[in-house]
Amino acid sequence: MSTQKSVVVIGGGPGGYEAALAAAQLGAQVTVVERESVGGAAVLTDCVPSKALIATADFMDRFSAAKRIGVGFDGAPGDQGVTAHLGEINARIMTLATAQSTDIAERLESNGIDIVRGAGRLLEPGLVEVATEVDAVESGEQPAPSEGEVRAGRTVQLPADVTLIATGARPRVMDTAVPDGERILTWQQIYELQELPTRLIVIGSGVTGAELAHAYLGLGCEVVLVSSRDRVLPGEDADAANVLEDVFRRRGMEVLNRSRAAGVQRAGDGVVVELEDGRTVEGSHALLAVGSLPNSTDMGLEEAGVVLGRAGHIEVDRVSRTNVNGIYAAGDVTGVLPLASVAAMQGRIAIAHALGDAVAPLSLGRVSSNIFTDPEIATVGISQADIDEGRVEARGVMLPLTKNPRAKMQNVRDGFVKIFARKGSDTILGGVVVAPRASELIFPIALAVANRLNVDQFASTFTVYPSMSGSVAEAARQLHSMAD
Ligand SMILES: Cc1cc2nc3c(=O)[nH]c(=O)nc-3n(C[C@H](O)[C@H](O)[C@H](O)COP(=O)(O)OP(=O)(O)OC[C@H]3O[C@@H](n4cnc5c(N)ncnc54)[C@H](O)[C@@H]3O)c2cc1C
Ligand SMILES: NC(=O)c1ccc[n+]([C@@H]2O[C@H](COP(=O)([O-])OP(=O)(O)OC[C@H]3O[C@@H](n4cnc5c(N)ncnc54)[C@H](O)[C@@H]3O)[C@@H](O)[C@H]2O)c1
Repeated sequence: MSTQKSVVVIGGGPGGYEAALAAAQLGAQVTVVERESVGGAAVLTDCVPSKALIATADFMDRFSAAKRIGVGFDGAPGDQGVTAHLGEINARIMTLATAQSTDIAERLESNGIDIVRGAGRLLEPGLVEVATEVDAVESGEQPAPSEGEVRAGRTVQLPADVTLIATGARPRVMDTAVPDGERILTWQQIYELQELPTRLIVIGSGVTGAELAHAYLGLGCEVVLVSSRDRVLPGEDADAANVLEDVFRRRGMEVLNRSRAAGVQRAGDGVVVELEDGRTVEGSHALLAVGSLPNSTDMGLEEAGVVLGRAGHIEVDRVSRTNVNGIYAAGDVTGVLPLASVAAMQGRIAIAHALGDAVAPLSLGRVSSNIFTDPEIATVGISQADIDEGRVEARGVMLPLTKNPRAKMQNVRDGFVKIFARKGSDTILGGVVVAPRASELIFPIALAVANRLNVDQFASTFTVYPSMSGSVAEAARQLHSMAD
């Protein structure tokens, strides 16, 4: 009798495909069930296309910035004949996303992993049923049934020693703002647009709303950002959010704080957003960025006894176990921290635990993340709020980038570096960088956090002159010279 374990992964996003690769490397027989394309929402509609759109917008931005450093452009990009051809931009973005999905599929297949296209659900613990597309089965796109596998009509049944649910999340929509894919859009529908909206109303100023508002402003659109809270990015470092909000306003974005949208209506060639206080905002298009819902319904989870939280997320522990033996979950469906990097880590941890490999439980204290605006906002470890609200005994320093020589040369006017260290030991516990390419500058702080470096070690490390990273080391030097 074979001792090879069977692993069935439902969902082919970063949570699912990274787990599948780890399981194959540990010698398991692995099947990934995916109802659309591997790579998941991360690759096809969320993370990858939005970053590609932002990279395009950043090209446009450079035309406006050029005149501030003496390069001969006058006025806005549009005045120079610099315009965004959204149809072409979106076609390129979708080509990139599809190519990345194909690369991932090839990587899975070359590791001996079966990909079954269809919607998966638990029939019972240890048995996954997939509603496949019949054509795919008949055309031979689906793999031949393996031992113990039963195929009936349009469904395939896959026995599994280990099941990993990594089905992700989907955009939350409001009953009073039903997306039509033309004028009222979710972030997953924007890549169908052929023409740049003339006046885009972005509803929701979390990370998704802020990034996409930034992207369309850069592409030359009029943008209104409807924020239900006191400021944009309510969940992020307040100093960083304030910098970004100032930049948004300075570049001409209309930011409406304390403005909750009650609904969106189509009106002729445009839309009208009604706010809860009775005001209305008119635009050509509305983009809903009001959060996500986990893909955990109609999957046989409750019937199998899997405990879901109030918002429908699958409850997991730090090694990605659900309460049912042999059933694990990873990624956005767990609601732990909705980042591609965290999803992938949860998936790998699940497999290591399930297949008896060495495993370190998930530690969110070392996660670094980035908001891809201009400036970017990157964070790692503890937050200012953790210190201010007494959850961690630490102190911090904040150093504006305005004095940094490289920043001056590059005409960088907004940004700062913050570093947090534990009181007494001076161990570095976290930081925030607000700067162009903050996503790269956060790495030394992340390295210090992961390796428990102290302020002194950090401060005495050489940096290149002139460089932005000089300010990261300088922040540590200032923290070193401050009394506890
Ligand atoms: C606009 C936007 C931008 C983002 N940018 C970033 C970023 O820059 N960096 C970052 O780290 N994170 C980013 N994120 C978050 C990141 O996209 C998610 O954390 C990540 O996609 C989670 O991966 P996942 O594997 O859990 O789910 P997903 O990527 O959503 O994949 C889940 C897969 O499961 C499939 N599926 C669902 N139900 C079933 C079923 N019943 N049967 C079979 N298949 C099923 C889906 O089709 C999907 O392919 C962004 C999110 C958004 C919304
Ligand atoms: N660069 C990245 O890594 C990246 C990018 C996008 C998303 N993400 C991940 O996804 C997570 C979720 O971000 P998100 O922005 O999609 O969702 P979110 O839930 O963080 O933000 C949604 C915002 O919409 C607001 N809102 C809700 N209803 C509203 C209404 N009727 N009118 C006006 N505002 C309303 C909420 O108050 C909230 O601030 C992030 O925390 C992050 O982990 C990461």
